[in-house]
Amino acid sequence: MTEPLAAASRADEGEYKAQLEHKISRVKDLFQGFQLPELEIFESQRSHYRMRAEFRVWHQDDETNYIMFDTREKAGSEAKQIKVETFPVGTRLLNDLMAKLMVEIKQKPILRIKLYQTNFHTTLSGEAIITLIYHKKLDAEWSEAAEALRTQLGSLEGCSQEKPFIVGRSRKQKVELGGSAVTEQLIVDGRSFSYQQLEGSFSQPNAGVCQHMLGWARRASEDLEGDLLELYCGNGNFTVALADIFRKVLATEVAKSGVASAHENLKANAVTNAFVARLSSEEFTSAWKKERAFSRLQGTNLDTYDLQTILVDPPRAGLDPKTMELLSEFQNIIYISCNPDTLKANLQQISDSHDISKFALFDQFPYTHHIECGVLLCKQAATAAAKKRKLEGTALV
Ligand SMILES: C[S@@+](CC[C@H](N)C(=O)[O-])C[C@H]1O[C@@H](n2cnc3c(N)ncnc32)[C@H](O)[C@@H]1O
Repeated sequence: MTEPLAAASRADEGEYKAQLEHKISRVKDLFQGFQLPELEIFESQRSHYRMRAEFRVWHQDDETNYIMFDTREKAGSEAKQIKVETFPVGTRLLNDLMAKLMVEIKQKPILRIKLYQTNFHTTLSGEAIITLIYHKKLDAEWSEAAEALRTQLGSLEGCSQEKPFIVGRSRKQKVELGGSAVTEQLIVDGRSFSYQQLEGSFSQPNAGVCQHMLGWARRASEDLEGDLLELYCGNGNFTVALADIFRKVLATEVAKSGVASAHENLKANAVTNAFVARLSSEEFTSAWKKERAFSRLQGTNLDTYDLQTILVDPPRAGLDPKTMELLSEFQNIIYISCNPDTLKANLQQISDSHDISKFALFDQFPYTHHIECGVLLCKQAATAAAKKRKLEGTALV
């Protein structure tokens, strides 16, 4: 997702509580028409929480700097350029790599000239990929200099690789030095899950908060019966962490790279009860309704699933009408959302048939207006029965 990173780049730690309170009020106001259970709040680290960042590189006379654009400027006026020397919201490793990379590129014209953008991707496990994007063809001399750069960067404290990976990109060209995938280790309720993350592919930007999201989703799922359908599964982030709670999991994702990583991640975590297919949510709905057969579902049989729970984690636009229709058929819905406005619009449609049992706010994007939420909804007859069972249990005591 895009976010006004420049607005968040300062990590004003004294402001953390106030900005979180503001988000809590916004969520309470926005969803006041719903019967909300107690809001669960998951805070972020105050600084050094962001695993990834992209900076444009600005060259003027003999000067070279990282820059970002302040997108808070009024519509119609040009976004203001901000020179970036440190990036307190980024991990310490990301900051160390930024600083050392700038020293090296200033000294080496072959690395500096026509360098247009640098992307940093780090992990809690101490791995890193740096992407250098150029407006020139990358030749053998560039590869040699970039390989030497890897050696320089490998000596940094906090880097668990012998040398970080470098990917050079130019028009129709990609040069991989070391590799283009890192392995993240997330700890969720004391268990460690391993995830391949590919350069340029989606991964949750705040790994600390992602651990909270996975833990919350596990707790939301623990009393649910049957099998899980997951749409928008990305690299299998939730698939891997939830698989042992359900009998079987069927997950889909539209991006080829996400599906490839999800397959790797099932293997790496010894998950044997999940099947991941490359289908958009719209395609899955057609397959489910038997309107269309997909060869990409070969290897599994939809009739063998007892799908009672659906987990969705869509992009900011929320869910399309066909997926909304599909959602309403499920007993339980776990909705992970990075846009409370589309979440509200989608919840309004299903609140006639489903009740909200759990609602969480994850502060994945501190110091920005972006809010990540998690909601568990259960079919009304089911929540009424659960309440009745609870009351009967209480009466018996
Ligand atoms: C917010 S990300 C979540 C990914 C994953 N659940 C995670 O936690 O990392 C949304 C994902 O939806 C995928 N996506 C976007 N449009 C889609 C569609 N129409 N059908 C299925 N997946 C889609 C994107 O490729 C992306 O991986």
